[in-house]
This record gives sequence, C-alpha cells and structure tokens, in this order.
Amino acid sequence: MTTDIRHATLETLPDSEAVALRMADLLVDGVLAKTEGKFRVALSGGSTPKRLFELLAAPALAAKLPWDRIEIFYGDERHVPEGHADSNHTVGHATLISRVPVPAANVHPIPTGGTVAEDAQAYEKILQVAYGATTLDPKRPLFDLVMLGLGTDGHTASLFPGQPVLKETKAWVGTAAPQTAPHERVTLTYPAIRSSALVVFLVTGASKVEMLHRLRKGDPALPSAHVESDGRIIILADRAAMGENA
Ligand SMILES: O=C(O)[C@H](O)[C@@H](O)[C@H](O)[C@H](O)COP(=O)(O)O
Repeated sequence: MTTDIRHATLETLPDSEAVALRMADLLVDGVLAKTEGKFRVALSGGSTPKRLFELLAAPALAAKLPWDRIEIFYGDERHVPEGHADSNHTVGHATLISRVPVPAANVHPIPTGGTVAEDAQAYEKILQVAYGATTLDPKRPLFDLVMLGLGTDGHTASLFPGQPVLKETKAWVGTAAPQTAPHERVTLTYPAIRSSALVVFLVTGASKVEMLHRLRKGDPALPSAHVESDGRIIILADRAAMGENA
C-alpha cells in the first residue's frame, strides 16, 4: 500500500543532533532487521546529513553495522567533477565512507564524467544491476531506506520546482537544471523513491519552518510533497524547523 506525505509519521526531536542520532538508530535498526540480501540505502545530499555521517563513522556505532551487507547509493548529485567540493559524494566519502569498512564494490556514486543525460542513464543501469531487474515491483523495494532533505523552495533530492523530471513516471533517474541552486543535477525520480521500504525526511533549522509546514499539509506546489513510498514515510524534524523555538 503506497504511503503519501499526508500519511507520514512526524517525529519532533529537540535539536539537529537528536535528529541525526534518531536517523542513525533507524538505519541501524533497518540493517539489523534485514536478514537476507544487502541493505540498499540512498543517502541525501546537502549539509543536513553531515552530522549523521559523522555519527555513523564513530567507532562505537560503526562497529554495530555489518558494512559488507550495506550498499550505498545517493538520492541525487551535483553534476560536477569527482572530488569537487560541491559533490554529495565528496561529502559522503570524507565524513563516512572513507572511515568505515564498507567494501568499495558496495558504494555507488552517481557518475558525473559524461553528459548529464549520459550519467543519468549510467546511474539507472547501476540501480537496475543492483536491483536485479529493470522493472520495479511494489512488493520488492529498490531501496530499504531513502534519506531526503527539504530545500527552502520545497525541493527534495534534485526534484526542483518547475523541472520536467517532476513529470517522469517511468525512468528511475532523471536530470534537473535548477535556476535556484548551483550545477545541473542527476536525481532519483518519484518512481525510484517510491520503491522504498522507508523514506525519511531530515528537516532541521528555522529556515525550514514554512516549507515543513506546507510539506506536512501536502501542498502540491512543493515537489517534496509528491514523494510517496511503497513502505513508510517518516519526517524527522527538530523544534527549530517546527517553529517551536521562536
Ligand atoms: O544535493 C542536495 O542539495 C540535496 O539532495 C538537497 O535536496 C538537499 O537535501 C536540500 O537542498 C536540503 O539541503 P540542506 O540539508 O543543506 O538544507
């Protein structure tokens, strides 16, 4: 049964550190509960997840995870050369991947060496090989966990307002050329995000108050409000994003 944003579970935490800790718990619980096959997680980009990545890389927590059974993907990527400071994989690699014993074969950065269209197609192929099929089955999610952020314009991943990729109903990966953010982008589409056991939005800080309020109401003007999951959706928000510290 597909979950839409109005049926998401909201958890309000005291601050961004508590949000990161709760996300880490959800990840550990999910990985340990998965008894067969690899746990496929799509990491979100931007600045919010950095603290989560640092927590997951901390020795005490890292030791709890069977890293050989975790496959790491990204929800989106800025179309910049490998190693560029603005790349989500540069951040993910520096703060998490380089610090934990996850096998290199389990890490799938979004390609950025070709044209943005070529790289989107290449990433879709990577996902299909990992999934073992080219058609998504609602009863068998592509991702065990999709982490998403929330932009101050209501975007998520690189599903930005007004972008043609918002209308994509078949492809798993698309491209975006946002006017309000740097770089062309490669992004998971709604169908790929929907193929998930759990979607978790991480929303922290006072700058997100308006968008979080509109997201929770399912405001159709927000690309993030069209996110669905074949599993569950959880919104982890701190008090600042809920406007409670005003
Ligand atoms: O590549 C990206 O930038 C992200 O995927 C994007 O969707 C991000 O999650 C939001 O813009 C929130 O960004 P912050 O966490 O920096 O507020």
